[in-house]
Amino acid sequence: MANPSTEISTKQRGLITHIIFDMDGLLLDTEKFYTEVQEIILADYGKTFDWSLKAKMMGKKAIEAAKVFVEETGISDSLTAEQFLVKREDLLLNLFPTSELMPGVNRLISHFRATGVPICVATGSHRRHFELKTQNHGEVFSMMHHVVTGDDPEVTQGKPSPEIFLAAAKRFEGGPVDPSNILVFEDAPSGVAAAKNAGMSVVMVPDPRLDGSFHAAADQVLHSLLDFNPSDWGLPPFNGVAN
Ligand SMILES: O=P(O)(O)OC[C@H](O)CO
Ligand SMILES: [Mg+2]
Repeated sequence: MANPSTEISTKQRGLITHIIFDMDGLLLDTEKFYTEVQEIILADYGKTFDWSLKAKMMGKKAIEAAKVFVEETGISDSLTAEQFLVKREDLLLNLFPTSELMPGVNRLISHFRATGVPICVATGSHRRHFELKTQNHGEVFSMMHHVVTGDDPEVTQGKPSPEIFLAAAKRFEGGPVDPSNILVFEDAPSGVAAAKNAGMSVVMVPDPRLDGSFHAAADQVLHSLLDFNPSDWGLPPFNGVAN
């Protein structure tokens, strides 16, 4: 991937004052659970799950991702989107409580908290699933000013619609915060598109298996949250010094 600082300097951005985090695949290593379960379900139909399909599903609300799954794989005559969700639910519910933080999350969240940068979460995940995934990570998630989930009444359409990020912008103290002052962290193509559709800046931290063509829409692309340099965005540096 290109030098992050070089990438940003070629794009327009406002003064960043607020942060919105995606959750699955960005803060939590949970995308692997969806992949695992979807591989199992598709195997029943003699088909294999691949990353081009994964790229179209990830980040979306459950029912929207489910429709993509049954239609793109050509199994919609045998399995409806609703039946697919029922089928994967039990498998996922067993996996979600084992969710682990992605590398660099603790350091970054603690840094924003310590330096007074307001942070929140906007996830396509259902609130019920959010609770299971975060049950062992109360310390990190308690630092979020608020959390908007995919089943929120204000979120009628999932990512790439900007709705979830605009709802998150409204709920900050003194909100709505102007989108040009918000930096979003995302792992999914649909999430990057949603942030840009909302008029926000976006750092993408993609899975290395995701096709590189999806990187172009982001303002900055990093291998890991550990590589994030707050100074690139005019945010307070780690330990008071730029890294
Ligand atoms: O990536 P998130 O946090 O918006 O979650 C989306 C789905 O739950 C999983 O792709
Ligand atoms: Mg995600």
